[in-house]
Amino acid sequence: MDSLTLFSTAAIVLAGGLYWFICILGSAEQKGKRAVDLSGGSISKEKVQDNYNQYWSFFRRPKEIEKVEKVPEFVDTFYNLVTDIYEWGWGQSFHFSPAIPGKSHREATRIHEEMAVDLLNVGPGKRILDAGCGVGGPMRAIAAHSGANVVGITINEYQVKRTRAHNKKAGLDGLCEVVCGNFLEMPFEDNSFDGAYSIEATCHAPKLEEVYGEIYRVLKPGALYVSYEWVTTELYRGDDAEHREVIQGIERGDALPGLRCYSDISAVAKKVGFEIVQERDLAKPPSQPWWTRLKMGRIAYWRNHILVTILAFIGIAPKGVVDVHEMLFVTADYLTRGGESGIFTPMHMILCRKPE
Ligand SMILES: C=C(CC[C@@H](C)[C@H]1CC[C@H]2C3=CC[C@H]4[C@H](C)[C@@H](O)CC[C@]4(C)[C@H]3CC[C@]12C)C(C)C
Ligand SMILES: C[S@@+](CC[C@H](N)C(=O)[O-])C[C@H]1O[C@@H](n2cnc3c(N)ncnc32)[C@H](O)[C@@H]1O
Repeated sequence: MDSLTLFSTAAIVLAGGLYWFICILGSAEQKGKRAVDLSGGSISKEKVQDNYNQYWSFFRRPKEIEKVEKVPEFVDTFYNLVTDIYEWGWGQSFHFSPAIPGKSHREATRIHEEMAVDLLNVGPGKRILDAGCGVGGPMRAIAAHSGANVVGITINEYQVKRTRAHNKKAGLDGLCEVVCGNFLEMPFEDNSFDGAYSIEATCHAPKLEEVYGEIYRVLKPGALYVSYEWVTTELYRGDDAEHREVIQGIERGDALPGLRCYSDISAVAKKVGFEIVQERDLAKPPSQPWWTRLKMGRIAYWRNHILVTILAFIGIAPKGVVDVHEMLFVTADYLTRGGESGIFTPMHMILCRKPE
């Protein structure tokens, strides 16, 4: 083989390998986000690093986070920074679910979502609310499963754009609608929904009674609301330094103004007027661990880290994406420790009814 042939063969193999590494590897869902599409959401490319620094500085000034009115803005910045990475590395549903032997992550996710709407007992022709809808993974599964009309609300404009595109692509834009807004003051009429759900979203509310109060207001009398809440469990001890470190790690990496204790949830639901129908931690046995999906992907995380670093270095991805990815990597470890030790659950389920 002459040197020219050798050189061109090597170049083709290298280009093919690069294309495979950058464009194909790591795409979590079929036809999902590709690494080359990673962005800072609605933030311009040059401002991603600044916004990440700003996000992080909130935790150096915890008093700021306690200021209720600052939280939605802080959460919005967070979702500009993480939405593409979540979609690329996890899929269109931004939540956990118990592992199910013999089923893929995708199937287990769908089952967890369908359970929520089955509890609401609604069908075609009914209108239900998704409070904190992400890019609409649950919304589409729930609309397809129940035939109900789903209206989602998210604080993040970029997620609204993604949700609309996904709804259309899935042929579900007739059943699914999305609104950009704050679930602490929702732009919906009183008594206008036949049901409501929130999946791992209300943990972002600085005061749970504000979001539960709003959901109560927009529900019709007799309608049901189900929520999967992020909480500390009965095993959490505030005087244990390791417990505190894990919970603070989860709060910092997930834009949480402060994790609640499991017993606060029903107290708040009752306070705003709900009757409690059911309440249980869906992570408890016989459920299989929800955190294994996070743990099993260590090699994938390293691959992703290298990929993100290369893309940022050559200017395809915004510079700050490397820091955001690193933050998520660290957060995954705290979440895993929270799950393994049993001090934290992301699926404390509460089903409530607005009295007739
Ligand atoms: C409900 C919330 C989000 C829950 C999860 C969807 C996300 C929590 C941590 C995220 C991730 C951690 C590690 C990332 C990894 C380093 C990267 O290579 C690929 C994406 C991750 C797996 C990412 C995916 C989403 C999470 C699991 C909160 C915010 C209330
Ligand atoms: C972890 S994601 C979960 C998304 C979705 N439930 C899912 O499971 O895919 C949390 C969602 O809550 C939304 N959210 C947080 N605070 C909000 C607020 N004040 N008003 C509206 N949406 C909010 C975020 O924008 C995000 O879409």
